[in-house]
Amino acid sequence: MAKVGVLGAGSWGTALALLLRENGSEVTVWSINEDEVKMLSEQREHVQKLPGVKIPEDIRFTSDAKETVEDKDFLVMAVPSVFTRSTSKLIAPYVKEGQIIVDVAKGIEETSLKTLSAQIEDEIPQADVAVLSGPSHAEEVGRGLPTIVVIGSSKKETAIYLQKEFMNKVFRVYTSSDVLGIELGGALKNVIALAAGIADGMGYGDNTKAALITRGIAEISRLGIAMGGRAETFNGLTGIGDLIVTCASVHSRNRKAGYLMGQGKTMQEAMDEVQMVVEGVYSTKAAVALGKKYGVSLPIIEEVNSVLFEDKSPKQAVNDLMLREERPEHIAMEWES
Ligand SMILES: NC(=O)C1=CN([C@@H]2O[C@H](COP(=O)(O)OP(=O)(O)OC[C@H]3O[C@@H](n4cnc5c(N)ncnc54)[C@H](OP(=O)(O)O)[C@@H]3O)[C@@H](O)[C@H]2O)C=CC1
Ligand SMILES: O=C(CO)COP(=O)(O)O
Repeated sequence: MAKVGVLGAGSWGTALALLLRENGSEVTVWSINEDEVKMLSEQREHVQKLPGVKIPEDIRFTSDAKETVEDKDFLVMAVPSVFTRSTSKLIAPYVKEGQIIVDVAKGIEETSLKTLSAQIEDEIPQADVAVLSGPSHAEEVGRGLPTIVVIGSSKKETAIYLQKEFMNKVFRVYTSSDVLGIELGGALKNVIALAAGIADGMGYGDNTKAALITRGIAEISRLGIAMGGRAETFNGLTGIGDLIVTCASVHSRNRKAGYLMGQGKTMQEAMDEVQMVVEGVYSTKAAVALGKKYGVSLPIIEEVNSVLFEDKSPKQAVNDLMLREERPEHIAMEWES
């Protein structure tokens, strides 16, 4: 039986704690919020974030980081991306040489433009850092609905070990060595999902959504490949797969925040209403900066940035996207003469 520490008791940390416990692990879950620890310990349900999903008595909740980390076979880092570095700093003294940490959050640090695994490695150099990503809303994983994800690690044995620990008959896990591609796909799809939500909120239809998804994955792939990710990854579960679910799902926090903005709410009003982390908001500026750094054109992501941070109206952003300079769909397939 593996001993697992989960850092973060939001919807994703809680759903993965349930999954790992179902698979036979002994699970301890940490939250920085003592009220959340009390509520989860006593009510055995995350009333706001996973209502109706019962949590067995043998999952332990605590606000003690040391207890969550020490003597665990592996750790799951499930805090929102803006807290990845601070949480890594907090647990670093208790992490043993070679202890596995699986990051399951999705984001890019705005100041350093680093992925989440790179931030964990900065703060906990002794850790063996892996990632888990793919189309996987906590609300569905918590209910045991069939879901397929990918574990990424630079070490084959770590990926295979984690694959066995997470996998069961409703949660299939593939492995991959492309950690960077997985993380970029997960972070950037949230920005495109904000655009898809905005389009829904403005009353646009399925044609618009399909176009955003298709041109969105083109942007994600262009940037991701320029940064060193693999094309296959962006065509897979953690790329197009996660982009589709986030742009389309009623559970998506990013799509919902975008929807509210498309209906006229400000970014802050939308985030307050969603009441869970809207990661795309934190990744947008980083994505624009990465586009500039790598000389990659990101028209949808840049328009999302203008709507979020430069007071541009969604209507104007759509007009500007529609009337961009005419061009072929694929430059490489242009006629020779
Ligand atoms: N939800 C999902 O379906 C999925 C989410 N993810 C990713 O997982 C990550 C976590 O998302 P999710 O669980 O939905 O987030 P939630 O908004 O549900 O929960 C966030 C958690 O972080 C806690 N928190 C607040 N402040 C801090 C802090 N300073 N340090 C550490 N933790 C803090 C919150 O506590 P408090 O209650 O006090 O705010 C809460 O427990 C995100 O990156 C998300 O993109 C990935 C796949 C699926
Ligand atoms: O990453 C997710 C599903 O795979 C969750 O997306 P949201 O944060 O938009 O809900």
